Amino acid sequence: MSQVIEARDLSRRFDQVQAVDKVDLSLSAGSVLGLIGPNGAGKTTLLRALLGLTDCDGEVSVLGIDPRRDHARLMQQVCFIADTAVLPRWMTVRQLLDYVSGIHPRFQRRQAEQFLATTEVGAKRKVRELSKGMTVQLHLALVMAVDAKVLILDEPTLGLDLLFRKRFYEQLLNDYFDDERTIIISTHQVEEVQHILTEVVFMDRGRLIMHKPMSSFDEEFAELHVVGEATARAEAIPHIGSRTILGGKAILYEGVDRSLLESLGEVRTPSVSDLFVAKIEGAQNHV
Ligand SMILES: Nc1ncnc2c1ncn2[C@@H]1O[C@H](COP(=O)(O)OP(=O)(O)OP(=O)(O)O)[C@@H](O)[C@H]1O
Repeated sequence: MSQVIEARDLSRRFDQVQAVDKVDLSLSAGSVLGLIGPNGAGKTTLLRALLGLTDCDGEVSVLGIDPRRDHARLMQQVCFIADTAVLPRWMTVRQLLDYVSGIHPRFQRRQAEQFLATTEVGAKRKVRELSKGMTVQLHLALVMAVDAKVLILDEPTLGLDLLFRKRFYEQLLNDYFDDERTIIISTHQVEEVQHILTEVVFMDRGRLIMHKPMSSFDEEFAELHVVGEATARAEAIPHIGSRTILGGKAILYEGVDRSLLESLGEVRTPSVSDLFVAKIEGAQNHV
């Protein structure tokens, strides 16, 4: 397996729930993948399976390592932030930096300090005194300072204000990302991450329903804004979704030549979130 992440037929069942259902996923170095799906789609379970944090069936390899067999070795080379991050509340921030420096060979303390300097999280503060958002900032500072080939972020900006979220993604792209690293971000805040993604996966009820490079969007998808009598003609062309917009309709197409649509109204490339809604509704209507 030459890809950084390779999963085949990956499945995980909890009693009555098929949380991950025969997932195939392949990701090369230099990718930033957005993992998008409704609540309970199986995103966290898939990420945990890739890291060997939950058992699974099927084949899986991350950096050439089977996470089920060699979890400890894998964890030295990947970095993971969970949506339920827990930090030792009795420590001060400085003690926490000392602690992580002591246990993690790839931790670059100066980088964490530089990141924290852009926040209100002071070195002398106790973790338990920090607000919810500041605790997440601290956790992100620790994670981003680890020199890892694979970074897995499960809802990394939950509870953070808009300004910080924007800064975090900018920093992730400018200071952290390079073409030797691979990043997976699971999030519900699609609009905020779409500009840094190289690929996107939509997941629903345990299955991957779409995996595409962002660069293919212009060619494969089109959104037509149409008003008046052209609407009926636009709706007669097979489409994957539509919604009402001011004065007319926005209709989403897959694999339809744009020149066919241009005489009917304004054509643009759909946003990831609009495409997500169309694809998920389409998948759910086909049950
Ligand atoms: N430890 C567990 N025991 C039993 N069921 C579980 C367990 N972990 C997850 N599940 C179930 O597996 C399914 C997928 O959960 P998962 O947390 O992976 O979804 P998610 O896409 O991350 O959701 P969200 O966006 O809400 O965080 C859900 O139905 C959930 O209830």
